[in-house]
Amino acid sequence: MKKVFITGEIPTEGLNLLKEHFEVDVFEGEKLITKEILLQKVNDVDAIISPLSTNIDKEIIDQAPNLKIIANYGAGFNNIDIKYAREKGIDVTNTPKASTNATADLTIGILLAASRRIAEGDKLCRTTGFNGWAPLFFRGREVSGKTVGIVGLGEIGSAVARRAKGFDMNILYTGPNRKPEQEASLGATYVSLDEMLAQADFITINAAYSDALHHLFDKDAFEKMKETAYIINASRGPIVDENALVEALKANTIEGAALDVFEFEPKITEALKSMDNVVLTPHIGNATFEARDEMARIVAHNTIKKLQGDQPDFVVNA
Ligand SMILES: NC(=O)c1ccc[n+]([C@@H]2O[C@H](COP(=O)([O-])OP(=O)(O)OC[C@H]3O[C@@H](n4cnc5c(N)ncnc54)[C@H](O)[C@@H]3O)[C@@H](O)[C@H]2O)c1
Repeated sequence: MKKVFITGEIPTEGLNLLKEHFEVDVFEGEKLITKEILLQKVNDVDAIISPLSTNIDKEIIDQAPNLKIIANYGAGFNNIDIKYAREKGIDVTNTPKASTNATADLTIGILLAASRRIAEGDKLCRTTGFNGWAPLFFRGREVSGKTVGIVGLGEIGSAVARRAKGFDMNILYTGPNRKPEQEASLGATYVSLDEMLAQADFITINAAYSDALHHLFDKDAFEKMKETAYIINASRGPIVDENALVEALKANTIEGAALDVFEFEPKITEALKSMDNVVLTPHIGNATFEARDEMARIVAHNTIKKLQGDQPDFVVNA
């Protein structure tokens, strides 16, 4: 019987499907799997199912001579050495689209939580206390009529744009290619990053990570943003230089930030935790029952297809 190793628990929707066909071993530790354990677990497996928090590098791939598929439980797959997997004839798949609505909702949610000071207000109610309504009390920024800049108008970026349109926002986007269809359907305008930095009231990062994006938002970028602007990141942490962000927030170079992902994840830069103009969520962009169940079904179907000799869907290293 073929063997599947899952590097952390996944919803039963996918797990039960896999168990019908294969011998399935699931890592059920309280913390994330370590490289040491992973190396011990993969030497005779035909498939690995792993989320973005598991790094699958050359060493892991070399340790698994029977490996035929790495089914990544997530849309982003920068945790896997996909080129080396291809050299070894291993398909790497992802779970696109399943995360789109959930992550776009969260992006808009944390944008509003920061601009309308929702998280800060919640904290105040539970701690120092609410002393009564007053004209100057707790003013934030409205989004209607403002300009949102989207870095990476892919599946999630486009869903963010659709939501932003519902809030009557003007939509700018930047990325490696112009997207004429989205421009027409969303009324989005393509701009350079510098133009976006100068014009946007809210910048949301929704791009797929590559090394080219490392520290795209650094001291220089923050200095080019409006003093009243907000930065939102629900993509991958290292796109934002967190030390530069802390300095920019302290110096009022920008007004606020909302982060669902972190440069040194799962570690969060300490200074960010004490800032009231920062909203922090623990990488929960697609943490809905709907999205996580769909992602489990996709990884299960792809693993079944591959191990039964069929072509899996969503191969990212074809
Ligand atoms: N916070 C979360 O929980 C969560 C959940 C799902 C996905 N994500 C992240 O969101 C990313 C996007 O997901 P998606 O489904 O929209 O993927 P997608 O492939 O549909 O879109 C990615 C977009 O990034 C753009 N891009 C690539 N390089 C760029 C660059 N240098 N500058 C600007 N844009 C660039 C591409 O043009 C593309 O439009 C994923 O790769 C993942 O890292 C996060």
